Amino acid sequence: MELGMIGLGRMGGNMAQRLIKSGHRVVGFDPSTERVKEMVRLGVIGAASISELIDKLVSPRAIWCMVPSGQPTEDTVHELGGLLSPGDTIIDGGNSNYKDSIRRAGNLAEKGISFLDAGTSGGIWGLDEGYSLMVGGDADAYRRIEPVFRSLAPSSEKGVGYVGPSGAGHFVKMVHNGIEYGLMEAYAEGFELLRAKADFNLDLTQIAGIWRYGSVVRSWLLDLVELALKEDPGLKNIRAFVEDSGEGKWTVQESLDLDVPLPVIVAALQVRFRSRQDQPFGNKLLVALRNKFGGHRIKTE
Ligand SMILES: NC(=O)C1=CN([C@@H]2O[C@H](COP(=O)(O)OP(=O)(O)OC[C@H]3O[C@@H](n4cnc5c(N)ncnc54)[C@H](O)[C@@H]3O)[C@@H](O)[C@H]2O)C=CC1
Ligand SMILES: O=C(CO)[C@H](O)[C@H](O)COP(=O)(O)O
Repeated sequence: MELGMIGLGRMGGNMAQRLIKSGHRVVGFDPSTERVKEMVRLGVIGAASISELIDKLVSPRAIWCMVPSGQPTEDTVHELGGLLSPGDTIIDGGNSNYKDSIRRAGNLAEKGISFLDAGTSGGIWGLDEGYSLMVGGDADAYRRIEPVFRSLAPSSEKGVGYVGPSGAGHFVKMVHNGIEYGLMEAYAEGFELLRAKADFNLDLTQIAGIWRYGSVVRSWLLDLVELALKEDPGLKNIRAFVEDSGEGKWTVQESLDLDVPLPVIVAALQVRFRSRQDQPFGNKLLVALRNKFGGHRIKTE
């Protein structure tokens, strides 16, 4: 098949390469001309603009957006909507909010353009390992573009599927990321406790390596724990400031809307917020209150 790829960053660039390796023709655009040049060297047919990318594809076109969620995705889908023809399909593989995807699908359907929200997991390893793909939207468009999805997936049979109507793909990816927060936090807490038992002087890298095989808690995230600890056992070169790109917040918002308790995921999100604070005011207030009611000591340094 042939596919247009908009956004040739860590994800889009690798996805383009994986598709080319499987024999697909990929036309790519990125605002960074340097990035386009790099990808052309790897087999992508470069385009200097979105309209040039469209001109280089044959109808019915399929165009994958792999740009940051929010405004960049909004602008890209909007521009595509003004340039594409009925029968064409836009696939958003970024981490978009599912409510935006439902809205975008509705607006595009009025023009006869199909929209697929393709939740994508696999990170920078997807180039070699394949991407887990959870796709929502127009079922006929999914069937037309299935060869692309199957080439991106870990195998043509596994790790890919149509999950439901517009928004369902990004909803499933949002929950996937909420689970990711909880799993990561559990590993982080467990390894912190191991490290704190100073009299045992435990080798955390060794323990991660032991747990990776046969243990109940083995997982790909644990593989990555071992990798990170091997590179920097004390994580001395990392500042404990954990960012987020929104999906955890949306997961928690959904738990409020649907009255579904998510104590682990909520706590994991809150830990990230706390990590960004130096000397949090709330903690200072705890100290002040203990002092007021019990005369407990205030540490000033
Ligand atoms: N990095 C990851 O582990 C994963 C990322 N995602 C999602 O994939 C999308 C892309 O992420 P990454 O590749 O990691 O980001 P990135 O920052 O590496 O690449 C984004 C690319 O989009 C381009 N871009 C920015 N604004 C644009 C616009 N308005 N029009 C066209 N191109 C534009 C940038 O020049 C850049 O090359 C995001 O929505 C992200 O949330 C999804 C799964 C995993
Ligand atoms: O989708 C992903 C992994 O599955 C991305 O890596 C995402 O950025 C992770 O979420 P956050 O940035 O909020 O930690």
